[in-house]
Amino acid sequence: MYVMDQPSFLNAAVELETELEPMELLRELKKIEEEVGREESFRNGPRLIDLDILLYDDIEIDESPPGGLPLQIPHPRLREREFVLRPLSDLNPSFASPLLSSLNTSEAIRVLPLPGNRTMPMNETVIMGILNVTPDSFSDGGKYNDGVDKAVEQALKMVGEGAVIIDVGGESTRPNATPVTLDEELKRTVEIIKALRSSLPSRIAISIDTRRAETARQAVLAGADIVNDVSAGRFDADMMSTVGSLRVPYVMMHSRGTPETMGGMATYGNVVEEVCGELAASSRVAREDHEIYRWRQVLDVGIGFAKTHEHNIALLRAGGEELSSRLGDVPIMWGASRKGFIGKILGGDTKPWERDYGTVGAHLAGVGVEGPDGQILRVHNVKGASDASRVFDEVRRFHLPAPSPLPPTPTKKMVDPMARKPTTICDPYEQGGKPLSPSDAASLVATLHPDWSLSEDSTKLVREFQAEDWSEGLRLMNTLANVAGNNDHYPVLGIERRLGRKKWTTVVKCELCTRVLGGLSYRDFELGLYIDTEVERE
Ligand SMILES: C[C@H](O)[C@H](O)[C@H]1CNC2=NC(N)=NC(=O)C2=N1
Repeated sequence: MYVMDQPSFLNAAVELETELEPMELLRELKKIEEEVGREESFRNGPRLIDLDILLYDDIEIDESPPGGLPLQIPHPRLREREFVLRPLSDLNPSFASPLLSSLNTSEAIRVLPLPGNRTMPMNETVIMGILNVTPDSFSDGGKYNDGVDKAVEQALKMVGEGAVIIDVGGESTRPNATPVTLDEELKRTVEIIKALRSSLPSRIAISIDTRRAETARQAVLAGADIVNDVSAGRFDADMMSTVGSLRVPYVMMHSRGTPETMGGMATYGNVVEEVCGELAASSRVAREDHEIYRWRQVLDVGIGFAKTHEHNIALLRAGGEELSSRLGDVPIMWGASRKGFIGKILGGDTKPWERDYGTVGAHLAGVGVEGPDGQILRVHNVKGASDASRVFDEVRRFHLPAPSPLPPTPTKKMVDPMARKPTTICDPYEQGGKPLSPSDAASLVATLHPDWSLSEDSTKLVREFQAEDWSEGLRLMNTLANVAGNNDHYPVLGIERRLGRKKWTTVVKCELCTRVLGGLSYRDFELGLYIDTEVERE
């Protein structure tokens, strides 16, 4: 509801670049309103000034922090307000078409915002390559600890194989690993991160796998973009506030106790429900108390952490689809790489590095054919994960058109377009059993909608119609079929999906011909005209 009885006002839209996060931007806007002299009034009432955030990159936000300002981006009433759409499309016409048509639809792609105004596309499975810089890493025996150069070389190899995140870890969290001091962890990671940042392309994100706030802080200052914390903030009380103020994405992994005690804590009634409940609670604390907003969170169920063999399997079986619906659509990470439960399934005494094919199986089962895009796989073997997920994604993207019930056949007779009725009344035999000559056909086609054309040999009259989607195409085809039926003259109708430059379109094709003549008659042009009239009317 809008107040009509108020003085005229001006509307404008501006596009700006800012370092401010959406919530900060909103606070600044409210401050400006106050400075200009806006006073509290009723909802949508007359006001001196009103500053709203309409869009912010491709980001979608729906936050209402307790006691804070609620913020929804894109602006929820954008599409119903012509006075907003107009200035917005003056600014950039493409705002009003592709962007608006894609709000909340599959065309908008999710991104993970990274420092320095960079974003990571999350529209396909994302591969995070593990770069352990621990001498006791269980799977690579600390091979990459003997020098920054070797670490960079290994990271570059992983990038070449398809990794877009490199996860640097200086502390092993496997049970019974030798504890690492803060100094030692910093010494192992910070120099390497600096070297990685200067050697890797900016589209590649570096993450620091740590439970310590100080390591996270120094790593981010050295060039890390993401903090990956297997304790989800339980190990270091300062971790969440540190990550919140660093404004980097935060991977929160589910676990219980510590790596030493977690084995005895793997007791659940319903593991999926409880793990998601505990993760959702951490996610809420991060969001509400530490300004780690939803768009900077990634959640991980913690395969192998306070979980039995059956628990790991149950979580993978729940898959991305169920987990993300329980976790409020926050991106999901899977970390099953080379873990013990895979060895157990494969039997024998498989060494960790012999579990890579098994890892691929576990991860793809977790991602799930119907799971959301942008799930992250944390892996040792990048090539395997990357190739497999590219193929898997292609299969996931392939959506058969949803079966849609055919619309009921209209009972009404079609409207008679008297005003445009052709003067010749049609009976194919009036033409002496001969089709229309190419030149007659050419002059008649000019009387129809410009989308009609003649086949090369002038024996057919063809028009293609673009439909929004398959079900609209079916409706259109049904309309054409009804017009034809009512006129007792029958075209060849077809419907197909075509891949355009960016997306699939639906095309309905109508081909007219008088078969008894082996070519065109007036009857074809008459039906063409009826079709034009009916389509236009609809
Ligand atoms: C045993 C070793 O600590 C594991 O590889 C850890 C390390 N860091 C991790 N990080 C995340 N996000 N998920 C994991 O499953 C994970 N596993």
